[in-house]
Amino acid sequence: MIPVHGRRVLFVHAHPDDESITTGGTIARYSAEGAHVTVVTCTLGEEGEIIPAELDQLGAWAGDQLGGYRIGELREAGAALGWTEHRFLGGAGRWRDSGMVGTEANEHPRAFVRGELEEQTEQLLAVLDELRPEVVVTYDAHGGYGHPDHIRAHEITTAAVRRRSGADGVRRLFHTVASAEATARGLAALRHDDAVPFRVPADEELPTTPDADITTRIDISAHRAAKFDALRAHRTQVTVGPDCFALSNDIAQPVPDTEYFVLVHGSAEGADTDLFGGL
Ligand SMILES: CC(=O)N[C@H]1[C@@H](O[C@@H]2[C@H](O)[C@H](O)[C@@H](O)[C@H](O)[C@H]2O)O[C@H](CO)[C@@H](O)[C@@H]1O
Ligand SMILES: [Zn+2]
Repeated sequence: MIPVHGRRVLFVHAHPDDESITTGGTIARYSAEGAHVTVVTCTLGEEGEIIPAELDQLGAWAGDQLGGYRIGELREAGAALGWTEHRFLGGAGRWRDSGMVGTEANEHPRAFVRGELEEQTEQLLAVLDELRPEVVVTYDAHGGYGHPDHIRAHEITTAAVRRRSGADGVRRLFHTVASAEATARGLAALRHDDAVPFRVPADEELPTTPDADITTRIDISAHRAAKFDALRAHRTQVTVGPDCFALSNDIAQPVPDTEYFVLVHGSAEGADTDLFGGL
């Protein structure tokens, strides 16, 4: 493997668990190849549901300790994926998980979605100026599946990259997406696996991107084990099954050998199978 020392990439995610779910294999791959990999997490995930019954009282409805607990899960996932640096946007606890759209948590005074866009963008710019990534990754404008914190993460990342793009700044911005074809293939295989302990959804239940719109396919086959270890670390949010996982909604999601991205800023030359290709 050609070392990619000196290559710097930054992933911007909303909650502890997103980094592993959507980009865990890519984080593990570039970390193993010697790139400088940073993950920014915007909230502590305080409003999450809790899968293990014995941890239920950590929830926002009871002890409200889930945010602190998920810091530990994130640290364990980082050890599994091998990233170089982690930052919480504005410092740990500055922005609170806003909860699903339309919930009371949206109105919490520290909710991420209630924060000033400019303040949050400047907090991300401070990380960009410190670590100077060539490549940045976040969600699409819908936040992948519409969670308000994911949409806000997209907004601040887009604004920050717009102010720091150029030859010695951020050279590429990608959106992490799910391939419609790979998701359909994965779900078809799960429907034939009696060992899957989750409900296997219809293809259209999972948010995906048409494969014609996907620009970049990162082979993570050598890093699936690390990705599954990271998913297991997020034990309050994720249950791992054979070749799949489920969130607290118990809906099976496949884990393809590839992670998928759409290039939205920067040169496309060489970016088909490598975030840094051609740079
Ligand atoms: C992957 C992700 O973004 N998870 C978020 C999400 O959690 C989901 C939410 O609780 C939903 O109600 C459940 O049905 C689903 O199973 C959960 O994954 O939203 C949480 C609250 O904002 C957030 O903490 C979690 O990280
Ligand atoms: Zn999330």
